[in-house]
Order: sequence, then structure tokens, then C-alpha cells
Amino acid sequence: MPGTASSVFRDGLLDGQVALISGAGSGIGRATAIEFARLGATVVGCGRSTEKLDETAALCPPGRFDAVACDVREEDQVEALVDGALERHERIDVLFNNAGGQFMAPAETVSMKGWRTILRLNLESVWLMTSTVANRAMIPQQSGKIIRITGSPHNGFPLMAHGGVARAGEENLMRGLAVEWARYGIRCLSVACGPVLTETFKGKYPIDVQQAMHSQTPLGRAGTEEEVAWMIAFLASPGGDWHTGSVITMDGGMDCYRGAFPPKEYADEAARTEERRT
Ligand SMILES: CCCCC/C=C/C(=O)SCCNC(=O)CCNC(=O)[C@H](O)C(C)(C)COP(=O)(O)OP(=O)(O)OC[C@H]1O[C@@H](n2cnc3c(N)ncnc32)[C@H](O)[C@@H]1OP(=O)(O)O
Ligand SMILES: NC(=O)C1=CN([C@@H]2O[C@H](COP(=O)(O)OP(=O)(O)OC[C@H]3O[C@@H](n4cnc5c(N)ncnc54)[C@H](OP(=O)(O)O)[C@@H]3O)[C@@H](O)[C@H]2O)C=CC1
Repeated sequence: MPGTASSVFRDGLLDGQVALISGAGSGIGRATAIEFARLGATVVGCGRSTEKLDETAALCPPGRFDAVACDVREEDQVEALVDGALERHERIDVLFNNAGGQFMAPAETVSMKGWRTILRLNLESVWLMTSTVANRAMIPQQSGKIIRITGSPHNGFPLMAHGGVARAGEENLMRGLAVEWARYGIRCLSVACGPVLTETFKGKYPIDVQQAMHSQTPLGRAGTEEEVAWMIAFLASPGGDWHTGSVITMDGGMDCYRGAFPPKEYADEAARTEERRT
């Protein structure tokens, strides 16, 4: 809804900030762009489809969303994106590396081309965006926050081994850069999400896979794109200033859940109480 306030944060929380958000034409990226714009930030939103970006612009308060068509895998396009943002807005305070994705397939069927496709879209593009923004904006201005969205649980991504490898690498990249670039006042961190009910997620995974994800989540539900947007907005605010290098997991408890306990056959038996030992 254009022009409406955040339902969580005070008006003006991000006044004066310039945020670059990749994949801003749908899902989590769009929700984050809207939240940032409502909170007073200027958002440069990129993606490959101009139509999707224009739809996001229409959902933001007028003048707060600057749509730029850019494929985050292409060096010349990323350089033009960052240079254009600096020409128009003079600085970049927040980079939210949100664009990404993977396909589900048994590992043994993934070709080298498929493997490279996912590593390039996720890990390589994150480095390209991050290094370009850092060198051209954040290091000269001696400040900035770089956030990458990754995935939870962290105990391997069966059927998406390529995606799991990319996300693990991205988290490690953010940890390393947090140490190296602290001297420039740049914070770097990851937000590792469990299932989030975006249109892509709902259309992409078979319904039984989606249902299993709900039942394996202690809170019993997937997340919403607004909940992720609120976390990114918090990190961009002064409230996030002491966060760097961390992996903030938001997944309804999925990352610490290892299947049903007690096992079903025990749970089904009445009053199976452990014998007292003292
Ligand atoms: C527990 C919770 C965990 C978190 C779960 C995470 C959820 C999400 O991330 S949901 C939202 C994220 N969005 C997406 O995942 C986007 C959806 N996917 C795509 O857009 C694409 O499929 C792509 C990004 C994965 C690849 O697109 P593109 O770069 O255009 O690549 P191509 O389609 O040309 O394919 C190149 C190459 O990759 C292999 N390949 C692609 N798809 C498949 C597949 N379904 N199965 C097997 N292999 C695949 C294949 O080698 C392709 O080459 P060709 O065979 O020559 O086409
Ligand atoms: N939904 C979920 O359950 C989870 C999602 N994630 C991650 O969160 C991020 C957002 O996911 P979600 O909102 O669900 O998915 P979407 O598919 O809605 O969003 C992905 C966005 O990235 C853009 N994009 C894709 N490839 C490129 C590219 N090469 N260059 C520029 N932009 C690109 C797409 O736009 P366009 O096609 O126009 O380029 C799209 O708007 C992804 O990285 C995803 O893997 C992580 C954990 C869980």
C-alpha cells in the first residue's frame, strides 16, 4: 500500500539512508524495499525484469524507489548500477544482497553447468556486488552495512547441494569481510532464513515438501516476507550497529530441530516415564 507507515518501526527510522537492494522486484526483496521506503530511506532496487521493479515502485511512497535493470552476474552491469546510484544519490549506506536462488535436484544428476549456474548466481554475484559497492562507495565514505540472505537449516541442503555450498560460502565471506573491513566502519553479516512464503517459494516446491517444512519447524509455520524485511530494517537502523560477522538465523526454530522427539512410537505409548534413580 503506497504511503502507509511501518507496522513495527517509528516513522523516519531510516531517514537519509540510501539502500541498494538486489532482487527488489518480488518476494523478500520487494517487501524490504517497501519497508525501507516507508521508513524514509531512498531505495535503489535492481533485478532483470523492469516490469517487476516498476510494480515495486508503485507500492513504495512516491520518489523513494529508483528502479534499475541489472543482472547481478554481469560485471559491466553491476558497475553501471553502482556508479549510477552514486551519481544520483551520492552514497550507499546499505547493500542487501537478496537476489539468488537454486533448483531442486538429486546431487548425482547435477551437471557442471548446473553447478556453475548456482555458484555464479549466488556466491560469485554476492562477491561482485559486495566488492563493487565497497570499493566505490563504502570504503571512500568509511561506513556501510552489507547483508546477505542465506538459508537455514545449516546442516546440509539435501537436493540443493549446490545452493547449500553457495550459502555456506556467502556466510563465511561475510564473516571474513566483517573482520577485514571493520577498519572502514563497514559491517558485514548474513541473515539465514528458513522457508519464507513468497510466491516463488509457493510455486517452486511440491506441496508435500512445503508441508514437511512446516511440520519440521518448532513454531509450526513458515515465515513471511514482512518478517524478513523487519529484520533487515532493524539491522540498517542504529539498533543494528553492533552486529557484524554474525549469522542471524530466522527460521521458527528449524535450525535446532533434528526430527521428532520422543520418537513417535514412544510418544504414542501412554505414560512412558523415566524411572527415578535416586
Ligand atoms: C528449508 C528452507 C531452505 C530454503 C529454501 C530456499 C528457497 C528459495 O530460495 S525460494 C526463492 C528463490 N528463487 C529461486 O530459486 C528462483 C527460481 N529458480 C530459477 O530462477 C532458475 O531455475 C535458476 C536460478 C535456478 C537457474 O536459472 P538460469 O540461470 O536462467 O539457468 P538455466 O535455466 O538456463 O539453467 C542453467 C543450467 O542449470 C541447470 N538447471 C537449471 N534448472 C535445473 C533443474 N530444474 N534441474 C536440473 N538442472 C537444472 C542445467 O544444467 C541448466 O543448463 P541446461 O540443461 O543446458 O538448460
Ligand atoms: N523464500 C524462501 O523460503 C527463502 C529464500 N531465500 C533467498 O532469499 C532470496 C529471495 O527469495 P524470494 O523472495 O523467495 O524469491 P524471488 O524469486 O521472489 O526473488 C528473487 C529475486 O531475485 C531476482 N533475480 C534473480 N536472478 C537475478 C539476477 N541474475 N540478477 C538480478 N536479479 C535477479 C529476481 O528478479 P528477476 O527475475 O526480475 O531478475 C527476483 O525478483 C533468494 O536469494 C532466495 O534464495 C533464502 C531462504 C529461504
